[in-house]
Amino acid sequence: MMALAHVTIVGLGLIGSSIARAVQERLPDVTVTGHDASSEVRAAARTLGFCDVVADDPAAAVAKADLVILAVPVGRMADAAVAIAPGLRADAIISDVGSSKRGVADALGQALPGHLVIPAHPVAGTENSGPAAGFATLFEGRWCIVTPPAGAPDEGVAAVTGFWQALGAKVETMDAAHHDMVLAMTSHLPHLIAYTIVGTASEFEEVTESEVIKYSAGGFRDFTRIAASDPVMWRDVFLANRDAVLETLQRFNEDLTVLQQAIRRGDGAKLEDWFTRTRAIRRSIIEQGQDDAAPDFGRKH
Ligand SMILES: NC(=O)C1=CN([C@@H]2O[C@H](COP(=O)(O)OP(=O)(O)OC[C@H]3O[C@@H](n4cnc5c(N)ncnc54)[C@H](O)[C@@H]3O)[C@@H](O)[C@H]2O)C=CC1
Ligand SMILES: O=C(O)C(=O)Cc1ccc(O)cc1
Repeated sequence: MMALAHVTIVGLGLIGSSIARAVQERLPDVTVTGHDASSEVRAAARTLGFCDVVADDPAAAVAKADLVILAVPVGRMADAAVAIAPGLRADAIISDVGSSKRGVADALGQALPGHLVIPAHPVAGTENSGPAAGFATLFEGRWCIVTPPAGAPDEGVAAVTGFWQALGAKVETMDAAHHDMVLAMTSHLPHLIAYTIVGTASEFEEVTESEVIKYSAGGFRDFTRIAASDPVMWRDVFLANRDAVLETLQRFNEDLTVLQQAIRRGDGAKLEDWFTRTRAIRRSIIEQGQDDAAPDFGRKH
């Protein structure tokens, strides 16, 4: 990997602080500077000590950086890029960790003309947010998808790829539009379903709130974990990846109608066939040792 001496992380929440902690543990020779727009988060970062330096000013934070990683909600990427622009070295690589890629890549390209932008998405996280929620092992054995723009220089892609591998991630590259379609299905739609079902349950007149809590040891409990994910982050993901999410939602609704019809008609064979197929999918994921990792995204560039 290209020698990285100095990495700056902008946004010191779950993902930014996890990157900083992982660099401290795995790349001890790399200096980490952090910046966050929130003074409370900057104060927490100083107390927690996962950065070598926490800078109050975004442009000053990036002045020495070989690599800058933007770890802010996808709707804030453009603001964050504009704020660091005056301080960037001409040869710095700018990357991000946003959960959707096409809109972010466009926004960063526009905000940072002439700079090398290589977006990425570590497909690893939790329902928690903030600087105290991060941990150094978050990316170990998990996928990180790098979405280089057309014509991106190999050295830049290799630097971002090598960085994530050094943090323990497995790296795949694909174009941003393909990323957004795959993640709409495997991550964004499941979050939307969880937000829906937990909201629906809480409004269901016959089920009191205490019963929702009492009986949530079943499948519902898994949905409540996902539905506890950060509201601002996920608001931005759905707004940014609107087209791909609506496309997958359309297919999901059609399939839901098929199952609804099977239940109404008493078509047990249809239900059993469907559930047998999904059980086989889960079992093959486990056999491939991928139950804790992203599915095979298939397309390599
Ligand atoms: N939470 C998760 O599980 C995952 C999140 N991501 C992506 O990572 C990014 C960050 O998410 P989290 O770390 O979970 O969020 P978080 O809410 O824990 O942290 C975001 C931080 O960004 C700061 N911030 C907001 N606007 C800013 C600006 N203009 N300049 C500087 N700082 C600013 C906030 O003060 C906050 O501390 C998002 O784009 C999200 O889509 C990617 C993979 C997993
Ligand atoms: O907590 C979970 O189950 C997640 O799905 C975490 C997550 C959230 C957003 C991402 O872009 C990637 C991973």
